[in-house]
Amino acid sequence: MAALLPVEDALALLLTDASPLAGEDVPLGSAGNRVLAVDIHARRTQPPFDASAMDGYAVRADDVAQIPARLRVIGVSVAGQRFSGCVNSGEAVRIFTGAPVPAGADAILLQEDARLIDEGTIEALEAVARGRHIRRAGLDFSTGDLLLPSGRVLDAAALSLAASANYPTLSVVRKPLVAILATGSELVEPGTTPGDDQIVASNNVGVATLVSAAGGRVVDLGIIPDDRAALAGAVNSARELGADVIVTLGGASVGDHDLVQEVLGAQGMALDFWKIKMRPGKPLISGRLGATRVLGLPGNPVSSLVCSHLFLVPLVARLAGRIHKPDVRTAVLGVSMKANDHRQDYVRAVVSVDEGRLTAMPFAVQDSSMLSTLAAANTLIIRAPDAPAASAGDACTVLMLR
Ligand SMILES: Nc1nc2c(c(=O)[nH]1)N[C@H]1C(S)=C(S)[C@@H](COP(=O)(O)OP(=O)(O)OC[C@H]3O[C@@H](n4cnc5c(N)ncnc54)[C@H](O)[C@@H]3O)O[C@H]1N2
Ligand code: MOO
Repeated sequence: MAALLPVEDALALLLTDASPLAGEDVPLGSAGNRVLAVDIHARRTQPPFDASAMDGYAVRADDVAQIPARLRVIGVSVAGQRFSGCVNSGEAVRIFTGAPVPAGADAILLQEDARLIDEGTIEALEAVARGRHIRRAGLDFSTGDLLLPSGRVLDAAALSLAASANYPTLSVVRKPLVAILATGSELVEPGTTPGDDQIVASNNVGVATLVSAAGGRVVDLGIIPDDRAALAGAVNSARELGADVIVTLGGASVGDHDLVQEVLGAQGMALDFWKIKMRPGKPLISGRLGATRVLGLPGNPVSSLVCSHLFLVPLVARLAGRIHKPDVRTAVLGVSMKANDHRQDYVRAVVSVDEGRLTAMPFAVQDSSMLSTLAAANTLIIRAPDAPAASAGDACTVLMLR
């Protein structure tokens, strides 16, 4: 029997040439939480002029060095409509927050610090330093400045900055399209009445959720019976839809009805690897059908989802231009564990905080068909191949699931 591939080697192979997909232009309003495909440089200077930061009077600082000082109000500058004249000695211009500071003025006197004598005259009650309450042109950014680097996730602040820099659209990394298809003549859709020997397909929806969270788009092709022509047809549909990744669920192993490798091989799939030194998830398949990547996940529901966490999520994140950092921590075992065999084990467990330490309690039964324990687990204890028996209190490595 061929040697099983270590998990790290399989992941490295899968990600070797996985780089962010090309950019696509989308309107600002649709760019939220997408990933920038290019650097964003300022298309303008902000603020574009020296602007008042306060409501008050644009004055010459020298005029109000000695207070009280009387000044003649010669005009008004509001945001959107500047005062076009010049402030000379003994003069002031009424000004509001955000308005351009008129020529000649070099400070803003707060309106609270001025007393209105009559229509055209104020008295300054406080001195103001030169430059006070003036936002200089370019305080925020200047034309050509690098504002946002390629790869930045467009959160609220990044989007508003891009808008402020005058971008109506942004080039964002195209979301990888992931086609999901379940194989198995025994499967029926959730909500239907299964026949005596049928079971409900559980994996499409779980895998789809992980894909979306990793930054991908999903097309769910549903259930395909264990039939060569049907499977080939579904794979062709996925390619016609432009899938970047085709994920098959089930049929990855060696049984007579496990058709994924045979059918995709006949369609020209080049196999990257098959069979990983891990439990659950041993029969994982990775290959390429032209530019389309194929990930054949094992059918057991827990195997499908664990393989998705470990392989599909990092792949989708990489294609989507996102940084994926698994939440791996150190905990202590709440109970003893037996020595491990040659496969790396991912053991469903519950981690709790106990006197400041993380304590991991594995579920007693770890069958890879049992979704109930995966849903109850918040972590997977990672047991290295051939790990010796461990006692309660020993350190262990955990991969947090939520
Ligand atoms: N002789 C061997 N038998 C098996 C091996 C092996 O190495 N030699 N590997 C075992 C391991 S490990 C796994 S995992 C399974 C996975 O095999 P497949 O990918 O071929 O999965 P299926 O046979 O199609 O299904 C397994 C099991 O899961 C159910 N299933 C399948 N798809 C779904 C779905 N979408 N939703 C819910 N449940 C699903 C299916 O009905 C079966 O009960 O192979 C072992 N066998
Ligand atoms: O992946 Mo299989 O679950 O190792 O049972």
